[in-house]
Amino acid sequence: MRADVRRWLHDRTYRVTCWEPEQLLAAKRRQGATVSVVLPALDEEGTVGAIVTALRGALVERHPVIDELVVMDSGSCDRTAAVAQEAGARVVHVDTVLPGHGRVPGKGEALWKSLHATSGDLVVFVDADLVAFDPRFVVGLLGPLLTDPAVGYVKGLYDRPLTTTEGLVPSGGGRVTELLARPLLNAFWPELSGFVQPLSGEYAGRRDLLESVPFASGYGVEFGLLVDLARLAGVDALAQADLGTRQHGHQSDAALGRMAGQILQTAMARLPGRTTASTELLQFVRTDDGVEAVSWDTGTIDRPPMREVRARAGHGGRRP
Ligand SMILES: O=c1ccn([C@@H]2O[C@H](COP(=O)(O)OP(=O)(O)O)[C@@H](O)[C@H]2O)c(=O)[nH]1
Ligand SMILES: O=C(O)[C@@H](COP(=O)(O)O)O[C@H]1O[C@H](CO)[C@@H](O)[C@H](O)[C@H]1O
Repeated sequence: MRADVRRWLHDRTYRVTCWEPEQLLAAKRRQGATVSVVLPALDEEGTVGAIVTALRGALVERHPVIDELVVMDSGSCDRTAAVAQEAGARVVHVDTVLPGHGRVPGKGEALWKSLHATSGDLVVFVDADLVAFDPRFVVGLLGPLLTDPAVGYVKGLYDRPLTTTEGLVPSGGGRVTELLARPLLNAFWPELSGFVQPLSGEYAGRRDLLESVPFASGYGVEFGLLVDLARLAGVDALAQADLGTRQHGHQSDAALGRMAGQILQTAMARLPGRTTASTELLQFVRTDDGVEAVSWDTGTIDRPPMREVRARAGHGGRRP
């Protein structure tokens, strides 16, 4: 193991048990800081309500650590928006944010637009498909940010059980992490190889940092943020917090193959001396008389740093 990674692991790995909500609330008030929590949601009516309810109960009503709780509706076709609103979140539809920038699908697009739709000094992202969600996830992510000014970005780490046809098995989740993201980081960005869950969907950062980097519009957003923030602020400004165990809804292997394609495109765009790569992904399905090739486009775009969008809007609101 590289000496710098060993040191980073020692210095920048925290445990959720290090903090209590009361301590964070006192630190937040001393600093006059505000906190936004954002849940990107696409057809998550079955899980989003419980997550919002848990966050509101623990970290809005009991200990007002959260100042703003927003569900970014990514174009849901189910009752995600209604369920989230009934549970007490402010719901923002992605089409209502920066409409002049066109409509781009993807998780990263929802997160990028959430920066424009929120105002907290610290921004926490939590997936809306989590099961048995523990609001202490947010405590663990905010702890380093509210107690160490040198930390600008915190990723969650956790055990990742996998729901299979035989039921829940204690490990095996994080398939794209293990099969693509971790090998990629170790090969090309080894200084980031200490991140246990580089693709974790729960993370938090200082707004001024988050608004200074591009957001990959698709599933490459987590990979892109890690690489771009390390380049901007240095690896020591990044940290990880052990949050215990995380269960979430799993996609099919084919869907994760398409996710991996988007992450690969995002990574290749950040490699020095980048070469252009085909964005077409051919996948195959069995049919009665053979196999059928299905063509997918794994291309995504990098949305510009939000601070640039605000600056341009401040100068006559010209479209970027
Ligand atoms: O275009 C998208 C895709 C995903 N998501 C949300 O982003 C989170 C993570 O996405 P997903 O569950 O599909 O990824 P996985 O956890 O399976 O890797 C979930 O809350 C999704 O509802 C979104 O808001 N817009
Ligand atoms: O970590 C992973 O390999 C993927 C897939 O997880 P599973 O194999 O379904 O547990 O999940 C993450 O990756 C996405 C892309 O970065 C994130 O957007 C998700 O929030 C995260 O769950």
